[in-house]
Amino acid sequence: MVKIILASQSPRRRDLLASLGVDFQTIASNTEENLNTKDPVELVTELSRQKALNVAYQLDYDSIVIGADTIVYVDGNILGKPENEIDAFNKLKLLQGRSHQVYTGICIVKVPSYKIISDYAMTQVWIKSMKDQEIRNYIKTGEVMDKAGAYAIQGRGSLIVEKIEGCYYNVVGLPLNKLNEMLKQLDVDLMCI
Ligand SMILES: Cc1cn([C@H]2C[C@H](O)[C@@H](COP(=O)(O)OP(=O)(O)OP(=O)(O)O)O2)c(=O)[nH]c1=O
Repeated sequence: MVKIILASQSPRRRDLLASLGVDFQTIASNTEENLNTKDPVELVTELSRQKALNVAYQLDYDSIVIGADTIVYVDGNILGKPENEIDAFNKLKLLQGRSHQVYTGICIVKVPSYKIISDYAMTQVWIKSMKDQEIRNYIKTGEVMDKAGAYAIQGRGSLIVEKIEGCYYNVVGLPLNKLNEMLKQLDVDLMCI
């Protein structure tokens, strides 16, 4: 049986894949997350590819490596994880009272053939209008710092999200339906293993 490897240090991605009850191993990739592009699809596609390949090159047994990258996109601005609380405030200020897009790129690399499958998912998210004090209260919860766009829909961020259109799991970092459609191209179906 081919091994499934999640090339990620994100506890959210690990929990989402684990929620399916499938066997897999996690290996964190060792890549710099900076790339000079303003195109969200190009960015998440390339970063997820770098993460998956970085781990794939370390392996010498039959495996399928999954890399992913999530960003928030609003008005031509790409928002990654906040650098500090002021940055988190500025990011949330940009997002409040309107909709934005969350993009996750997924890259799957088969070892040892190095066949690559890349795709992405996009979800539209509406965040409610917030007073500055409400934004500060949210930042004080401590959950925003390691999340793209400085919010966590799966945490108390649920209290500021009005609605979404698209895959919820994509916002948390791993669009499971999209992932399975990609894996099926390599004859792996997470429904059956
Ligand atoms: C918008 C949003 C993002 N996020 C998270 C998902 C990702 O873990 C993170 C974006 O950072 P990423 O750089 O995509 O991932 P990561 O650094 O956490 O993990 P790795 O690169 O090792 O795979 O933001 C949430 O958990 N909830 C949300 O609502």
